[in-house]
Amino acid sequence: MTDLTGNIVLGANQYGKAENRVVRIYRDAPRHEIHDINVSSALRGDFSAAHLAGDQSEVLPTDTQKQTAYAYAKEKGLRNLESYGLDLGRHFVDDTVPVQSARIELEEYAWERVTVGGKEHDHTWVRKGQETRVASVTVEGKGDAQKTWVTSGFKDLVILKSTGSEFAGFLEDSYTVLEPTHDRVMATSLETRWRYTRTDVDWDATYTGAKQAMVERFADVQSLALQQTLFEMGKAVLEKYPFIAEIRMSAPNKHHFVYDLSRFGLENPNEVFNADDRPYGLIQATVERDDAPDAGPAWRTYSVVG
Ligand SMILES: O=c1[nH]c(=O)c2[nH]c(=O)[nH]c2[nH]1
Repeated sequence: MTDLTGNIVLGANQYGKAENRVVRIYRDAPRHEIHDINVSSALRGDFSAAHLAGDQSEVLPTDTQKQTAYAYAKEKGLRNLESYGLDLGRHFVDDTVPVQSARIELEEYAWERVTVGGKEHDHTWVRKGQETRVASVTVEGKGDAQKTWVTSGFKDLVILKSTGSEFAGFLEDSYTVLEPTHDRVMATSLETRWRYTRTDVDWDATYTGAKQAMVERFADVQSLALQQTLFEMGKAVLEKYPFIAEIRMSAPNKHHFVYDLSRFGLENPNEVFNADDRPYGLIQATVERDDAPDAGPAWRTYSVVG
């Protein structure tokens, strides 16, 4: 086999901004609508000068592609993936001279309205796709001395409300930049476990009822912080089930930042958000009865390394 001696040339190429997490809320009526999407753009054309000579004169920055994705969610609207994708794709090709082709890939995360008292809620949803139910059982001792502990709960219950959440009046120091707000999106992926004091329990009905109590409280509390909402959710479960001694909850604050569209002359009154995945606030709390029996090994996990 002889060595190849041909010229080295640029082959197929494209560039764009991947995975913009755009959340569009329609809130002009009391019943809000949500579209929560992941959108990527890739532009194709003759970008050889950029690759061969570092010449950016034909390059529409990926940052501009991202800004357009957020601005279009407001300017053109985001009612479904297809029409929004067409608006974006046509814009890049029609309005950007070097762009010969644009590829827009989109996915939408489905949200289902929470029901409270049998009625669909106006501004609270759970992400479609079931949470994972979890349980633990610990049995110790033999015969009459035998003792049993049961915990149940779930993880990955993603829940969001598009209003009815505030965060203000917090402690400030010289590093505080956060602005207080009286109207924000609040979202979390809840993990929880509660501890039973008995084993003659209707496990399925209690699971469903505890989850529903938490979801209803999340929807209906005018939240001053996720900490307050968590306490209220835990309290709702303990109020409903006297045979539950305590409930533990871990709730990442899935931040939805209002996107700054003022740079494009657009108003954004809590309608277009960037759903940021990290970092996130992690709020964790136990709600318990002051007469709860000792937890014994109920929380001692299977893993010895934590
Ligand atoms: O509900 C919240 N609790 C916090 O402790 C906190 N901290 C923060 O920056 N945002 C929020 N939100």
